Amino acid sequence: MVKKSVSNVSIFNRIPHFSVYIGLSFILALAVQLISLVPPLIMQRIIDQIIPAGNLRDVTISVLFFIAIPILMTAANTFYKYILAVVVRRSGRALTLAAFANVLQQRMPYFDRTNSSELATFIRQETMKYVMFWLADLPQLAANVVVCLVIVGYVFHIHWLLALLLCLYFPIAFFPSNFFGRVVNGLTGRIIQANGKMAQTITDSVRSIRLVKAFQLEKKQTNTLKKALTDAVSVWSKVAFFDNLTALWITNFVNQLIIGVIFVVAAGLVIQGQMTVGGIVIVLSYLAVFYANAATILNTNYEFKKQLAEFAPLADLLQLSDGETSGALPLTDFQRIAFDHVTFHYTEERGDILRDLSLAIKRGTWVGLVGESGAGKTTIFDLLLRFYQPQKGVIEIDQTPIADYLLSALRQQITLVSQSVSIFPGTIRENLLLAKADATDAELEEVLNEVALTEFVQSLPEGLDTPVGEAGSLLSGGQQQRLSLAQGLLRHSPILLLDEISSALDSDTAEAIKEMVYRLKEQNQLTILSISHDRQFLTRCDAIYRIQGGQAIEEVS
Ligand SMILES: Nc1ncnc2c1ncn2[C@@H]1O[C@H](COP(=O)(O)OP(=O)(O)OP(=O)(O)O)[C@@H](O)[C@H]1O
Repeated sequence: MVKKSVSNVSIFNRIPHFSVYIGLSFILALAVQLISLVPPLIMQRIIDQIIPAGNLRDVTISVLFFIAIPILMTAANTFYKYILAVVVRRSGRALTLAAFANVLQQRMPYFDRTNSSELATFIRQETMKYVMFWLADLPQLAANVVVCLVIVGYVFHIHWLLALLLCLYFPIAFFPSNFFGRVVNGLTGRIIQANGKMAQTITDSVRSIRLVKAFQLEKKQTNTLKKALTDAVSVWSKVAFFDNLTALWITNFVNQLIIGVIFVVAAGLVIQGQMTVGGIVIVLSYLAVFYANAATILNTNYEFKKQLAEFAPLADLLQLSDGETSGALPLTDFQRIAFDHVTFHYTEERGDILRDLSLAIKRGTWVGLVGESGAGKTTIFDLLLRFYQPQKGVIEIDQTPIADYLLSALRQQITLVSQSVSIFPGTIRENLLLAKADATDAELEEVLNEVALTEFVQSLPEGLDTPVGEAGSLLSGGQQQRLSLAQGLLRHSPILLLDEISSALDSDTAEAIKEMVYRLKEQNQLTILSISHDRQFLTRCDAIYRIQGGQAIEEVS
């Protein structure tokens, strides 16, 4: 319980003026409801006073009230709904952005263990629901409670016995619906899991459609989706049963029962002269309002339980605290990068990937990394970019640990060129602009020329505005790598990390790109670390290290 309130405080803080909006929503909801209580009062007065007095003039004046009140109510309600819609969207936007920004700030291990489709669902849908709940449902609930209290007070003023009967509604309706709410609460988490699994299966299948077809995985993927759907349907049917039962219990059974009893008792009180006929009219009118409000109160209580279960992951998401940390030192130039006795594992269970690894790279040199698949070459790049932190040892630039530099400055110095990480869905132009948002067409053409893509781009009907497909799937492997390299060139960073950029290129293109990289290195004093299984690509290297047993062993040529 304490954890939930802490979560809510943390979410509240992300939305500007949220408490003020909630208060405003309550006041407007209450105003609309209180206006609706006035007509029965006028009716009571007409029946008990104006009709017996035969006062036709007062009847005519009452008509004006009956016309004015619906106009006033419609105006107030329209204003309330409009304000609510605007504020809900604004607040939803703020919360979605806060959640998304917080997720992007997390360290890489968070992404290694997170289901991306589930995350997308929370960020897009749950934030909106959360905002609606606090801005619309809860203030409405509070206004309903106040109106119910006003009605009970007024009915008590007419006769205490009627007020007592009215109040019986709550225990009879509340306890069963509260119980149903708890049952549904337990089921909601399972629905969320099943939804995430469904989204993931669909996304993965489409993204890896080539693999699915080549390995004939269609049936397997369909079965995975079928299982997730079956799970969701079975849980949903239980939820639907309890949802309906709760609604019918409150609206049909309890309402009918208590209205009947109150009417009969009120009739008896009129016969005994303890209340007027106008009193019966007002009690019956208020009963309708009372039950509508009371049903909302109980439903909200029930929904509250269901929604809290849904919001828990959202609150967790906003409270993720394993964000990336940044040092404060600027970094504009450097002379030497050094890995000093670095030991690193992704997870303890899988053991050390790098063990006491030392490696020094001087500015303006090209260092090649070779080694068996899985030896830890890409991991070296991940550590230099501070995607992960070593458990032992330190990585330094000019004798200062990289953790002490501003993270943004560090990453600005480095360009990672790798087929697997660089291509976003979008057009060729959009992908290039990711590297340099304000690059001119002339600059784009220049880098495309450098990586020998000009002819290809010119042959496309849409040229630079041709979509590359999800993860670059509409381009060949070699074209993707050349596009990645073009992105790298656009950034003009002094450190270039090349991860297997020649693997999908024919030997002539690989040779041409190697010579181009070399020329750029010489021209701009670039420092290059390149991973390659292709020895031919490494002939321009100043040094080659073999990554083996978690260590870097220099190869002597
Ligand atoms: N995010 C991760 N979480 C857990 N283990 C990982 C992660 N990334 C890589 N690994 C594991 O770490 C080891 C080293 O991976 P790395 O990608 O550095 O190897 P590599 O030498 O670059 O291999 P390749 O030449 O095949 O690309 C591998 O066993 C890999 O399975």
